[in-house]
Amino acid sequence: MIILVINSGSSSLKYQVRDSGTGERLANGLIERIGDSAHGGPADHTEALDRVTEQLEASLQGRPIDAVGHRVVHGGERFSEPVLITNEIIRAIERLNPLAPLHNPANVQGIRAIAERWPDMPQVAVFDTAFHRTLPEHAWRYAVPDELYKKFGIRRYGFHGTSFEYVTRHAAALLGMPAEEFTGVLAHLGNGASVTAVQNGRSIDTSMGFTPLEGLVMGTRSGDIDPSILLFLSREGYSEEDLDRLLNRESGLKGLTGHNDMRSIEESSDAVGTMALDIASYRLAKYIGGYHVAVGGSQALVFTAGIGENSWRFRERVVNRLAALGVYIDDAENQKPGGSPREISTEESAFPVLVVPTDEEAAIAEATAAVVVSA
Ligand SMILES: Nc1ncnc2c1ncn2[C@@H]1O[C@H](COP(=O)(O)OP(=O)(O)O)[C@@H](O)[C@H]1O
Ligand SMILES: CC(=O)OP(=O)(O)O
Ligand SMILES: [Mg+2]
Repeated sequence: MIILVINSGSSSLKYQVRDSGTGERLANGLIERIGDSAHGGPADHTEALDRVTEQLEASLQGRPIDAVGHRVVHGGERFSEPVLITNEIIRAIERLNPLAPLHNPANVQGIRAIAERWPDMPQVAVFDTAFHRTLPEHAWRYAVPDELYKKFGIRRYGFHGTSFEYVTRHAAALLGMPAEEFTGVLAHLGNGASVTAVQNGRSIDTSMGFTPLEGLVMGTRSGDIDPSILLFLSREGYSEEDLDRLLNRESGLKGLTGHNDMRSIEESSDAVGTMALDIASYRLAKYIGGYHVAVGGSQALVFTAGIGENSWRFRERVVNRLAALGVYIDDAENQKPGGSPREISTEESAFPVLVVPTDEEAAIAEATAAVVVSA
């Protein structure tokens, strides 16, 4: 079965055409720096989709597609498995738009664009939240009155699940064990970033929450802040839209340095950039320490996604803060570029530090084929 996969991240749109039978990748493309026209990026996700359509025509050369799989970031409590998309499903995803404002609207745009172009094409939604449905209540429940959960579904959902599930499998394979036996801490560091505690192959805690805003310092998102800051700013006259824009689009690395792209920050290497990287790596190291406790002692620390796979400097900054866990990085191994799963820690390290490239598209293609075959 030939599957087109569309993965709209907050700053990038990735697509692939894959043969689910052989696992072969027939075409792929990446449109980056969405919203950053100064560096050649498209203005928004609509413009990014137009670029995909042009590139696809060229790479498909008339070859038909059997199904399209979409990454959908927020699946709420309803979706714990990939589903075949219907109009009702599109509306259900749209209702979750406010809970993932940088993602779900773009995901829906992608689904509608395909439906318009190929009205009979089977489409499947694969949810970022699904892998975290195993979170125990003490991890997913916020310490607020139950009414907020019952009435609004306010709880921790967690994101990047398709990536964490894939990386868990591949990290386990690298360590020579089945995924069900893997226990460790996984850091998915892209423009959006989150950490997950995995125990025996299942997610038991994760740093993103009700929306993809909680947790780590990200490209444009603040991550954890004292919620009173919102109340304070609201009394100072900030509107709801002001606060949304401030925390989702103008904070994080961008708020601290003016750039949300790690490459731009590493190139400039000034005092402001250095402080931003100190803040981001410190926050991540604290989460890793916490999740080491949550899983009852990790067997591995795993880095993945754009920054996790490519920035040896950022990995070094983080692991240098983990001496209390007895974890040490091997400089030569860490600085080697490489596209396959590998170990970057020293022999003395209490547990291995791994770099495992994620492949959300491969996971989505597999899930899409499975849903279409069983439909
Ligand atoms: N070679 C590199 N060195 C440092 N950072 C990199 C490199 N390549 C990509 N990145 C960073 O990875 C991030 C994007 O990660 P990605 O997983 O593609 O994001 P998303 O899917 O959230 O849009 C950006 O901050 C980018 O600067
Ligand atoms: C959920 C999320 O933040 O996704 P991304 O990292 O692709 O923006
Ligand atoms: Mg991503």
